[in-house]
Amino acid sequence: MDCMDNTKKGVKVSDNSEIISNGKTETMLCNNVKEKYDIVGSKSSLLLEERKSNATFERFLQSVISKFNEETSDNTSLSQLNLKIGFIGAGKMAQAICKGFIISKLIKAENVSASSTGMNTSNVESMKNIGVRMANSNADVMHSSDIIIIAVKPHIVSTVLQEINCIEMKSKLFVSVAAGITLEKIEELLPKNTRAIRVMPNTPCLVQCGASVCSPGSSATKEDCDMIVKLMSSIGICHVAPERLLNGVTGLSGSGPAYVFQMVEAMSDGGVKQGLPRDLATKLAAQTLMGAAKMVLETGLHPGALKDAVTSPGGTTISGLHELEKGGLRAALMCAVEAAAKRASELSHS
Ligand SMILES: NC(=O)C1=CN([C@@H]2O[C@H](COP(=O)(O)OP(=O)(O)OC[C@H]3O[C@@H](n4cnc5c(N)ncnc54)[C@H](O)[C@@H]3O)[C@@H](O)[C@H]2O)C=CC1
Ligand SMILES: O=C(O)[C@@H]1CCC=N1
Repeated sequence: MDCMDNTKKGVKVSDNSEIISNGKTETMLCNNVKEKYDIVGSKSSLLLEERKSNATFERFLQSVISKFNEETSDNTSLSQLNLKIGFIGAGKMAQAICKGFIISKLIKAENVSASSTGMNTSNVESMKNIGVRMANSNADVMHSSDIIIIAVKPHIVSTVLQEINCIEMKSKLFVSVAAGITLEKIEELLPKNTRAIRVMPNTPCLVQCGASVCSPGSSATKEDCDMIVKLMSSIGICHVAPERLLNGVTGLSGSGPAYVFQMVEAMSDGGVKQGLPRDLATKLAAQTLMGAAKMVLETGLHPGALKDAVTSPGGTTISGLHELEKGGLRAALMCAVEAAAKRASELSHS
């Protein structure tokens, strides 16, 4: 399912500035993304409250899931294996991956369990809403899963691995998504020869547009790695790379969605300053980033060449680009990736 397949969408503004979209050719997922924006746009006064309660987000997820359940799936090969997946940690990243797997139909909700200390109620409710079993303990998740995804904050990983170390784990595959925590450290805390893989995903896994890179540990087999690539590829792209690159990946694609959300917000502000209604400005900003990203991915052209194709001599774009150069946008983005990668490296030593 290509969540960016909405190029034929038309957006027009009626006299009273309401947005009318005729996105009939969009994929189902994008319709739901659109629906979310519509909710946000038309009820902006509720936005802050709804952001807090996650109500809009949950509604969005539920509508995505129910529509996907009506579709046939080509992901039968892995789902027929009835793989049991367990998440230790049920927060933002666990939910993005877990919901992505279920939506992609690669994994059945009844085969997923998750644990979360403190039982943060909104995380628990959110997982339960999509049919995931909330386990009473991390040991429970371990016992009932073939693949265990460690999705707690980096500084909690050692505690969790020490806690579950006593459980038989020859048949289990461990996946850690924790930023900065090395395979060496993970393998040291688990029984000898435990199969482990590190993955650096990002939150767009939730909408099947994730970008993940994985690195296998010393005892992980080719089949283990293939399995994880297949799983993560069902919710975006997934590459295998040496572990020494993972901090850089963390700084780029792991943290990157946050940089892009800031860009969307800032471009939207620019539109509002020009008199556009907020919901239209945000929609145009997000669609522009998505369309430009899709052109990079689909044409294979250098981003600089694509930039040149927008930029007429003496035209509007070069004036805008000049301001971005003066503001140091490119240097700022490079520094952001570098600073986040450095922080990931620090996490591995803390
Ligand atoms: N949020 C993101 O965009 C990304 C996060 N990651 C990694 O994912 C991991 C999780 O991050 P988030 O989901 O953002 O954090 P989060 O704070 O949303 O979720 C952490 C979860 O761990 C649970 N938890 C805490 N202690 C526990 C314990 N002892 N046993 C079981 N569960 C426990 C919490 O209750 C919570 O459900 C981190 O290691 C982070 O580096 C990786 C890529 C992107
Ligand atoms: O901010 C963090 O530490 C996590 C890791 C990558 C994205 N979010």
